Amino acid sequence: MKYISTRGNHENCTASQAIEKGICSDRGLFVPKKFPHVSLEEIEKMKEMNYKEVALNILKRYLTDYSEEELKECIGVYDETFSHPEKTPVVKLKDGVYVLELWHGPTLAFKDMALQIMPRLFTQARKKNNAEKESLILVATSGDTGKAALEGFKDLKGVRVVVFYPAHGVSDVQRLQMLTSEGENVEVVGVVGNFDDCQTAVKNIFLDEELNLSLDKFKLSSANSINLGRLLPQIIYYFKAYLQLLRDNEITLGETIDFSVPTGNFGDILAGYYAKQMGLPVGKLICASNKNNVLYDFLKTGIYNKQRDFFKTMSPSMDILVSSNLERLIYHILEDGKVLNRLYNEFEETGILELDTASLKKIQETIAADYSTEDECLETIYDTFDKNNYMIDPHTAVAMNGGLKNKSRKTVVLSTANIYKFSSSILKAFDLEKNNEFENIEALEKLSKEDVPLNIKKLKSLKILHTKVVEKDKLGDVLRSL
Ligand SMILES: N[C@@H](CCOP(=O)(O)O)C(=O)O
Repeated sequence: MKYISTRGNHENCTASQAIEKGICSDRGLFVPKKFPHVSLEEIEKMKEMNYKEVALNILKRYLTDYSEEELKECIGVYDETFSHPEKTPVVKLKDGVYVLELWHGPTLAFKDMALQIMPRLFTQARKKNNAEKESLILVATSGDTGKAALEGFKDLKGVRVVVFYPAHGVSDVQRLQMLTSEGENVEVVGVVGNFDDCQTAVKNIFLDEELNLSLDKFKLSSANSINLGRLLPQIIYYFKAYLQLLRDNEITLGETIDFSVPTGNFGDILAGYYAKQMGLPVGKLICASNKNNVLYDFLKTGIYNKQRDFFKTMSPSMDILVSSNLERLIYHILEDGKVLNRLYNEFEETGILELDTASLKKIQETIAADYSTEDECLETIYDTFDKNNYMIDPHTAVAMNGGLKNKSRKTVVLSTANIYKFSSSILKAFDLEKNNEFENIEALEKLSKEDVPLNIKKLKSLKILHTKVVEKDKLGDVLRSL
């Protein structure tokens, strides 16, 4: 399997080269030249497989320059650091809705599903490509990716990680998780700005020749979902969810189901699109946004306009106006790097991207759009608990609301974060908010009867290790000082 750039001006790469590089030198993103196919007969045979077996089955189709032994060694992480035996259990709620819990990893967000295995894939990639320089992994986060990357890459030889987060744009627990991160090779830096400022600055660093010269002892890479090593492992849980429903006789082989995905940087939903392209019987993918509804507007009109107000919401991980992986989706629809290059050059100049009607229609055949206001988000948290005695976090609530509003068949709602990352927002839905986050956590435990994970309890006594905060045009200086 070879990987090419969405912008059409980059040599073919192997999977390991693409993972080590993170982003293409022509500013594009790596995409597979074609999608591997999984037949219904194969899906039937996979029914009884555990998570690791499904992971191997899917990943070996993409990571063709990794041996089966190497892949197994990487996949082993799912037994080592995930707290649930199923890894991604599916919980049945009322009215034909299922919740896919993706937060049983060490940092309690779906990002662990990829960021636990990716460091192993990355280390193998460095070996395969005889990497001499240390890798410097830059991460922009709106809350969850940061901690997951810090945890995954902690003390990994040959790798340094710098995480940039919006200093005033993440939840209290997300901030504490990052600022207390240990590891000789990690650094966390607050940015006076929003997630888009962090992400744009990071992308610009890759292209800054002067800065790259002064960082000559490093090879830059990324742990955001622009890196293939993030995207591909996320395909696994779409298959696993389908297989679990099949195994539990909730669906029959070949029956199409929908997935509702809380969406920010478009990586998670794109993994669902890849699963569908591979042959998984997916009907619609519901792209569920919060009040930052730039994707909703795009999916309805074909016009992506980032020139708009940026809202801080109770689902901060989705507070994003430039959704990086949309570029990959548009590439797969257009199948023409030159046209995509033109569209994205215009977008970078004007902040507006306009897609032709035929291409938009093609996207709409697979992807439906929805968004939730803050009030709808609170109502959904309340109603879901009231009806099912099941508590969800605000990101999952956005997907739940989108899933319910657009429901035409059995629907799996992706649950992307543990409730205790967002206790205060959840308690707002019940009018039970307390004075500080640790009191909120206690109150939420009483209400939900869900145990507080140890990694959350521990936060109270951990030392703050990272205090740096910089202006959004000063990220380069942080790196020069490394
Ligand atoms: N929602 C993310 C933002 C970055 O997205 P990614 O999937 O590209 O890493 C976060 O929580 O940081």
